[in-house]
Amino acid sequence: MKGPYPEIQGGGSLILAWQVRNKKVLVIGGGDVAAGRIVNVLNADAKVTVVSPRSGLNDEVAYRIEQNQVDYIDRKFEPSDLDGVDMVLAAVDDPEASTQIYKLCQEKRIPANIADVPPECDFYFGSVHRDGPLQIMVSTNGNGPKLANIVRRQVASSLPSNIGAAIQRVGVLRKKLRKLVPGQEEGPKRMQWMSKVCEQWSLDELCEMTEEDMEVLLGFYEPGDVPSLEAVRLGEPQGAYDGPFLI
Ligand SMILES: C[C@@]1(CC(=O)O)c2cc3[nH]c(cc4nc(cc5[nH]c(cc(n2)[C@H]1CCC(=O)O)[C@@](C)(CC(=O)O)[C@@H]5CCC(=O)O)C(CC(=O)O)=C4CCC(=O)O)c(CCC(=O)O)c3CC(=O)O
Ligand SMILES: NC(=O)C1=CN([C@@H]2O[C@H](COP(=O)(O)OP(=O)(O)OC[C@H]3O[C@@H](n4cnc5c(N)ncnc54)[C@H](O)[C@@H]3O)[C@@H](O)[C@H]2O)C=CC1
Repeated sequence: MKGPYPEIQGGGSLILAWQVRNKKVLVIGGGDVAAGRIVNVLNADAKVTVVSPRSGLNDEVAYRIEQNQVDYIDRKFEPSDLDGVDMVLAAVDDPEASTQIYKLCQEKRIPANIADVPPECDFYFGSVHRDGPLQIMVSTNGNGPKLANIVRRQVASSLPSNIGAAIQRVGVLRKKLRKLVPGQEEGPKRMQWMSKVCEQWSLDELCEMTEEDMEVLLGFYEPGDVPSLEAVRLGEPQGAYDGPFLI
């Protein structure tokens, strides 16, 4: 019998937004693939160490090292490199080294991605579109990496050009709202009001929202109203903390 619940479709990946800020990520190898991995983890504010003989570094990885964007160990991988490491990204052209690295990571329970060896990956990378705070990842679960790239570019080209900026403004508003009404018991009302703002305002309006507009808009939280941006600007600005006012 078909239930009213989502049908389970096994065989997928768990797609998450992994928070690696200030976590220690070890990148093994310094070639083209390593260069891409380094960009991915630096964009997520990780603390990155690269281990690879200097002779194998490509220009981009050499540049990251020179700019002190990453720490660097100039030699081949050694097991002690894993001490205190939270994540391993291996991109070496040596299958034996890859397998040794993966086994050690499993023993130490360090999540690892071994480029070129899908069965030796705790997680796969995907093709990512980035626009400010917005990230969209496409995965084909190992079936067609190039097709992931093609789908990602198609998705990105269909997005409004101001979506990233609008999300950034909403982020600021949400922080202010949490400060204004921090309580756990306010949760449902807070979420409902925030959803209404996102639904009722256009992306252009969200982008245009100034800090002053936000303070006025937050003044409508108590009665639960969501006025238009135009109404917000017509209303007399007043401290959001003074409670509701009517226009
Ligand atoms: C399993 C996975 C593990 C992982 O690397 O995490 C993996 C594995 C392998 N990739 C291989 C080849 C290629 N990889 C790319 C490109 C990307 N590969 C990426 C991810 C992944 N690749 C994971 C699955 C992701 C998914 O399925 O969705 C992307 C999305 C992200 C990234 O790497 O950052 C990035 C695009 C980034 C972007 O567009 O932004 C291209 C195209 C190109 O280089 O232009 C080719 C050549 C064309 C082709 O094969 O499609 C081979 C060798 C096959 C062989 O020898 O024949 C293997 C090993 C194997 O399959 O056995
Ligand atoms: N997305 C994916 O999964 C893809 C995977 N690959 C595979 O990823 C691997 C790396 O690819 P590239 O970066 O293009 O290779 P590359 O040849 O440019 O770089 C290999 C790097 O590994 C370093 N290295 C080799 N042995 C090492 C060791 N024991 N310890 C530390 N560093 C070591 C070398 O110094 C060099 O910097 C290859 O096996 C390649 O086939 C290639 C394309 C896509």
